Amino acid sequence: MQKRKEEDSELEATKKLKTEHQEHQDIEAEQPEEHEAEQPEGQEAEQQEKDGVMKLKLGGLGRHAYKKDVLKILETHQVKYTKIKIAPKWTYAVISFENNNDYSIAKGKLDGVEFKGKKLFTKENVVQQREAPAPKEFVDDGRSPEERIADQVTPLWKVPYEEQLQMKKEDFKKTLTNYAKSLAKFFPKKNYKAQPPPVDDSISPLERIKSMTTEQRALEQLDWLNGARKEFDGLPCKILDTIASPETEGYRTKCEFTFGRDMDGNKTCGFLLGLYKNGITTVLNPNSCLNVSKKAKDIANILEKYVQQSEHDVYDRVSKSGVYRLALVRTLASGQCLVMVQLKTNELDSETIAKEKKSIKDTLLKEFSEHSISLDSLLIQEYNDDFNGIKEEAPMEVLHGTKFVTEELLGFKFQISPTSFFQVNPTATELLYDKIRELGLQAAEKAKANSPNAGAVLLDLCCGTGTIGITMAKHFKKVIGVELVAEAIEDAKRNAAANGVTNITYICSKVEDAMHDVFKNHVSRDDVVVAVLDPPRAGVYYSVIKSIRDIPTLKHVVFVACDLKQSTQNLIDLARPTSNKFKGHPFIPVQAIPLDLFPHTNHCEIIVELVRQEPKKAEIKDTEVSQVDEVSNDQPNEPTV
Ligand SMILES: C[S@@+](CC[C@H](N)C(=O)[O-])C[C@H]1O[C@@H](n2cnc3c(N)ncnc32)[C@H](O)[C@@H]1O
Repeated sequence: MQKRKEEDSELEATKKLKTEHQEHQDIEAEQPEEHEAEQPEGQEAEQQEKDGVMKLKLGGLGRHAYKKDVLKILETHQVKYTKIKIAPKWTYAVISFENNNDYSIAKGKLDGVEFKGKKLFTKENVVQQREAPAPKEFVDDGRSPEERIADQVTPLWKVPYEEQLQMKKEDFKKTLTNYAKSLAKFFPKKNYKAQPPPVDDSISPLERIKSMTTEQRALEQLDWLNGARKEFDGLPCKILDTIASPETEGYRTKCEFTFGRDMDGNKTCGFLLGLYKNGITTVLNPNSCLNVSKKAKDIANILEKYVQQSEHDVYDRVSKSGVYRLALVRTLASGQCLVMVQLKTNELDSETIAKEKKSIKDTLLKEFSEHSISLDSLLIQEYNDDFNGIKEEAPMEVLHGTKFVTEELLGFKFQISPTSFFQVNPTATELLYDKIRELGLQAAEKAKANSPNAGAVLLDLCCGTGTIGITMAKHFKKVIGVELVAEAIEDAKRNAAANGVTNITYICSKVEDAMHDVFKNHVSRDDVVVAVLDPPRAGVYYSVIKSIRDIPTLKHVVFVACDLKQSTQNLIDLARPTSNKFKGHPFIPVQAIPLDLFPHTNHCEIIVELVRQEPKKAEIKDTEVSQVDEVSNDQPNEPTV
């Protein structure tokens, strides 16, 4: 009964929070992005089938399945397929097949397969023709094209930089205040009378928490919140001034340019003047965008000149015709430069394609040399589907140089592939990593005060290609990097080896699946562990946070958010009172440090430092450590708190 009541009230609180979180996401979705928006969830499934490609929807996966899970199912049932598509929050995957026969066999094999206690089902992937948005007419508001594109890409360009930093801090204050309000919703109603039971030394702190009602737990574990909100004017913790980017102009080392037509109908290469979903297809060159480097502007201009003289047209998103689509340009702090041009080639014969590639290569090599720009990697991606973006899975052909380029950060060298994630503002990223290291070491030193011989271990959760862990490894006894994407882990291993860093262990896994193994097999009992969690823009699944809370010996989390509004739910789940789902003691935010990685735009990075709440009875008993075994199995029927 007690458990049921608790679940109900937790569900209620979660519902309230979800709605708010959703609102944040909706508001965010309406804001203009720096560049074109990412492909929205569900869009892929709605794309027109091309060239008779057969697709099947595999449903019933639940909201927390990964591509890896689907791969495993297909492998187990020996299903022949060509492509799998799954996105965060999809409860289904879209599987493509080479022919009708493979499609029908797969359908027969997959219908009714058991996955996480549920039966999967298949459905024909009915694709709806998405209407092309109505082209938008631009109202003459007195702005020049240069001003328009600057307003779109760098909306704060007219605001003095000091003021931008202040604005960003104020914006974070609002988000953090909402976060504090969301947490406050866990408090019982005002007329709730029963206070938490007194500390009883004869039982462990966790037993004591288990014995409480949901309301008592909230009263005790969120007691800090009222004090913090009073002290910090509604905020859950102190917020420091925004740390400025050392470079405020031309700082971007990666730009995704679009080929298109400007307001006068001329072929150009630059940024879209708004979102395509809003009917905007006009492209303007980036010459007036403060965040784009001189080198990247030169490259956009070279590409513009090239397409203007080319017999082939730029791609038109509405009619889906034309050849020149996108250009990914990396102009790195190391001096190296990569250009990847995306072409639609299915209406060209192979001779014409070969001729066009040669022409691109010859022209760019000549132009780059005249502009004294080194061209270390020139790639072509032939991509004929409708998705308007760089398609990671589509092959890329090296026309000149190497597929990888090298970037430098804090004296370390990183080999990066065209599409791998790498922060785009190197000097500000160095400050960010310095700050993360400082917080990590401070936390470790504090924890070591009680056990001076303990070693400090850094957990680099969601480590990507390993930059955070590699740049910090020399300050820690050991670093453990956990990342889901196998290619990123391969890059991370190569990067660690190339930099002579030997005290890192990489685990290719979901964080939530790896935590138990990490603490059982890679960390000794005396180690002091600090976790850095650098999740994707929208944050991580709740199961990642659950797994972090499940480890009682993990006391410090440094959370790095590139979009705090979107990842607030993670902070809520870290700090909410103990429950059936979130078992360990909560993590309390102690400070928030904004760091401006994106001057002149509305975006800003923020670090939130969190510390595990000390239970009323401070001592940790052995029984608590052994809880790791009990709770880390992701069982559908969770044991009670
Ligand atoms: C913002 S990137 C962080 C990259 C890295 N920290 C860096 O600075 O280069 C987020 C990473 O989280 C990974 N990721 C997302 N969910 C994950 C999960 N549940 N377990 C492990 N990795 C995850 C993504 O694959 C992505 O590489």
